[in-house]
Amino acid sequence: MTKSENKITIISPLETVDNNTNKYMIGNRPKPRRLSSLKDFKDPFMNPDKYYGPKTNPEDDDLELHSDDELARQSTIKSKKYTKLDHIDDIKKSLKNKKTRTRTMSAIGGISFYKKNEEFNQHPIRRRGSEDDVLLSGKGNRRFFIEDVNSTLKELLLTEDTDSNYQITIEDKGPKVLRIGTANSDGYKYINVRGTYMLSNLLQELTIAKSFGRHQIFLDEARINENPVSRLTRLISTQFWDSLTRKVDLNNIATLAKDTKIDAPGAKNPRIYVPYNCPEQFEFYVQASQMNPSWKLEVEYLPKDITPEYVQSINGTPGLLALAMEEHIDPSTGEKALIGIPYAVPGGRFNELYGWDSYMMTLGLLESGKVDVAKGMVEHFIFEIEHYGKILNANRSYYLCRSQPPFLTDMALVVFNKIGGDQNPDAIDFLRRAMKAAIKEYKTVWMAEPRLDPETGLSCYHPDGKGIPPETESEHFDTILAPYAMKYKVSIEELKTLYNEEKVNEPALDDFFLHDRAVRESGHDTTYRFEGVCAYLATADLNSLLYKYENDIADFISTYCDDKFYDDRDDTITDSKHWRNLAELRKSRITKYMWDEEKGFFFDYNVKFKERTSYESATSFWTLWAGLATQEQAQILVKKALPKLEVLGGLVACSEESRGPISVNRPPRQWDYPFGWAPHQILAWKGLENYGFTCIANRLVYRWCYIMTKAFVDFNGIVVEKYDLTRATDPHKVDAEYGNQGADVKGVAREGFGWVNASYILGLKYMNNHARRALGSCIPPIPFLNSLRTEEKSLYGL
Ligand SMILES: OC[C@H]1O[C@H](O[C@H]2O[C@H](CO)[C@@H](O)[C@H](O)[C@H]2O)[C@H](O)[C@@H](O)[C@@H]1O
Ligand SMILES: [Ca+2]
Repeated sequence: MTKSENKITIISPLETVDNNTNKYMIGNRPKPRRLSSLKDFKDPFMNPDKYYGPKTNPEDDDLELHSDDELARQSTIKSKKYTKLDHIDDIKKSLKNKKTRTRTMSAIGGISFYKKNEEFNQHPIRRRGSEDDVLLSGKGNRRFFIEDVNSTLKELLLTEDTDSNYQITIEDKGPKVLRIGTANSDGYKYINVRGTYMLSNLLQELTIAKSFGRHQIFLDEARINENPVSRLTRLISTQFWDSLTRKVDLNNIATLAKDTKIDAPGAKNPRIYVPYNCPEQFEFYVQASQMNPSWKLEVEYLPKDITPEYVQSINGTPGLLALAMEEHIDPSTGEKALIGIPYAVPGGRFNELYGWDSYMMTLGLLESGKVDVAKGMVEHFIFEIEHYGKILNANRSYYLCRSQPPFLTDMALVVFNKIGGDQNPDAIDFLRRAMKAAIKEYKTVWMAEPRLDPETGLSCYHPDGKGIPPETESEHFDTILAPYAMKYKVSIEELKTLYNEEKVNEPALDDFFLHDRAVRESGHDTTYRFEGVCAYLATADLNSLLYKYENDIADFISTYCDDKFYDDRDDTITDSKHWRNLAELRKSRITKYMWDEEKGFFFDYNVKFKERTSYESATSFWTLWAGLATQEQAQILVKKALPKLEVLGGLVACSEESRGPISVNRPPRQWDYPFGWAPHQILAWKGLENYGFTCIANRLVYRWCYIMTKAFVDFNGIVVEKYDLTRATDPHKVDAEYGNQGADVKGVAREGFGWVNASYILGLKYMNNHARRALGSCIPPIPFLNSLRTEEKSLYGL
């Protein structure tokens, strides 16, 4: 009941209107105002910064209250019998006229007073009437009014997050229903939000709104019951890529440089290493350090010759390695300034640029229109080759000796085509610089010892390096080191120091770590395929990639260099024929040493023991991606290799048979069966397509995207580094090696995982509407494929 008394209109025990000021009050404080109205309705799928309004911090609330005072003074409220709804309408109207105010879909305002108010805590607002079934009044676009974001969040977690992991998943045992007030009744009537997917989306939206400083919001129902395929695609394209993007500047360098992987006294302070011949970059970082002394950012030059001994000597004082920067002239001062070039990192826990992840992400970034980030990564690779001699595993000091699977030529080409190709002189210049760098990389990294095996002419992952890789989890090598610790009667930690300082001589350990470094260079860390042998293996994957380099370089020379490329680094001139011959030679060697027609696989070749191995790996399909297999070999691969690798969720990393039995003493490895990785899927899809097996690619795509969608829907919107492709219910649960795979999000997943994001965007391109609809309903692959009409089956190779 509303009652006028002492110039105060009482609306509820807590809410009043001051009739002098026309202000809506809570206790003796003005009630914060909202910024939007229902009429402002636009797109329910806008990015959070538009949908919820720009980020504010708690202090800004006071500013908002002052503005409300002003607004309330200006508003003309005629009726004395003033209701809460009238008041809200008036605020909305006056806000509409205030042109300078930021328009948002949501309400801003501090009801923090509620939280402080004991009376409120004793009588939480429970004023919802009946269920709001006025779907029509919302024209199918029902909206919620969430009066108190924080308390709704708490209620949601309290009732629905029964395992207390800040996620709402199918593993929670809550009632799976929450009443939320509707916007058209101003929160009076309610809608039941039901089921894991909607409730978890509600949790995600509330978490985001809260992080934007919102206390009250309008929320479109469409935003929480969005088709999962659309939602995941939208999040990847509009939010995940942005969250994964980094760009060095004077203010963020300390955060980027800080190393969370290394727990050594020398890693306490952030550190940046700069190439010896980049004095301007050195100055830039010194300036950053001086501007913010509390960061304790250390800036150091690298020596001209970066030897394995030097790299090992700085393992205790790790640092980020400088990347490419752009020079800008400030038009007002005429002064030169350096600015960072964007790049994407593999996952939220990373701040450094990775090697092959960057290629996979490039393919996805380009599809999402993030061309500057994709191009930026090529620029960084050119810089890395020039200054560090190779594309690095990642730009941290302990990766200086190590590369990763090479994709630069294709990466440059896809960016080149996107930025205008032949029609754009800048694009041609970009391609020239990238190809020149790739040629240097090809000659000095992959076709030079120790990576090149002179006898076969094939290449191996075989980096330089000394000591124990410092970036792995601290207990990662315990099983290997324990017998040596016993032998020397020291702890494992002490043994590590003795070994790194070369105070014990253990050739078997040297051999183990040689191969371990090679495994990491292969990107497949770790797999039983490579354990104790990797540096001696000429792999089908690496040599396929080099075959692609050779052909890409040949095309480049014939098209853009008048078929004559002068290399000023070694003073040679080559033509396209030269590079095609190299490619043909490699193809014949791969066939000779690796192709097993009977088994239908390209196997790795051990150059030391001069024998072909038999480990059945998904990387056999890279021969199709690179275009080196014959049509007949491709057919055999499809017939014989595919059935050994195709499982519920797509292509597993290797066959179960090759991996062998798993036990306490032989734990699972993350790059083995039953795990599946995005880069394997992406390259296999393209490879199959290259050889006319698009129908099989379609089938593998459905499987993989199903697994991703299933985890996304049932597990609070997560997208993880890799999946267990045999787990129908919880494929994201991978208990192998490195603990953190991105599944432990709190409230909302903000970045997904780089190459997995890319795989979804690329995968959807293979899908027709029918498949997308089935995917949106999470129909598992088998029922989906079984229910196809006869004429549709051929689309999936059935
Ligand atoms: O720190 C452990 C290892 O982490 C990296 O390997 C894994 O993550 C990379 C980034 O997504 C990915 O490129 C690699 O394939 C993964 O196995 C790093 O590359 C390793 O060198 C490092 O030891
Ligand atoms: Ca939970």
